[in-house]
Amino acid sequence: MPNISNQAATASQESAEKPVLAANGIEKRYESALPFVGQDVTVLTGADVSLYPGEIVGIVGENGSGKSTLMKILVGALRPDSGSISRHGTVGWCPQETLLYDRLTVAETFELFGEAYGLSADRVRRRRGELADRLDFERFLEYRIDHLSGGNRQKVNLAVALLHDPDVLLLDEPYTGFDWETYLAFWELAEDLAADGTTIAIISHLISERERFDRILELRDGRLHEQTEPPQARSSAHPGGE
Ligand SMILES: Nc1ncnc2c1ncn2[C@@H]1O[C@H](COP(=O)(O)OP(=O)(O)OP(=O)(O)O)[C@@H](O)[C@H]1O
Repeated sequence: MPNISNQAATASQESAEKPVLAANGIEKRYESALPFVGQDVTVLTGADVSLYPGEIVGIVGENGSGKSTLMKILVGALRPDSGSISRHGTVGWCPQETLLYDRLTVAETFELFGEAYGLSADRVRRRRGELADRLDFERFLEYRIDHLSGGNRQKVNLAVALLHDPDVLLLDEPYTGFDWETYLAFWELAEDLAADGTTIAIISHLISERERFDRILELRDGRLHEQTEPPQARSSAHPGGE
């Protein structure tokens, strides 16, 4: 007779080890816009990445190494020249440049994205309230996007990526322009989400936040290399930053 509890344990172990997002052999080359002028740029030459439930992964690399390009490909906003991607669950993306509509208010922005995600008006209001509270933008809900400061616009850009409680969050330097309090609030939020099983990949340039990551992947020569020196455990991360 099969041991049902063992089977269940094995199944749950397997699902715990299954990546929520995996990409293999990603290649990308940008072609020069004009024939015979300018140069083609080869950016990705076979990048592999697997992201697992509940981990916070840092993606690092020199300027121009291809981090944003890779993230756009992972989320599906850009087509790779070759390679495969599998996603198991919903994805939230916070791009480096804010992708918001200038003439909408912050509240209207949430309505628009909520509708696009297929959320009820009630859920959008609730989630908007939670995010506005945690990232401190509730007093700007009736402001137009083009009347916000850069940092507040970035808060909305990030909050929109979190609105539908995605399984995987892909964040491209999500805290550009944040003040220190908001930067810390962002990390508290990210750690709470990861504790609930959300997978988070963050493009980062800050050496000071290395210890906040479970793993760090460096993009070099078009491929991702896992940094071998393990960051300190997240639980021991310095609560006030460095
Ligand atoms: N749409 C495009 N057309 C042509 N070349 C591009 C395009 N987007 C990016 N590139 C080039 O591809 C390379 C990688 O750019 P990408 O923005 O992905 O790098 P990055 O690692 O995110 O850089 P940074 O750290 O400066 O944000 C760069 O050489 C860039 O000039």
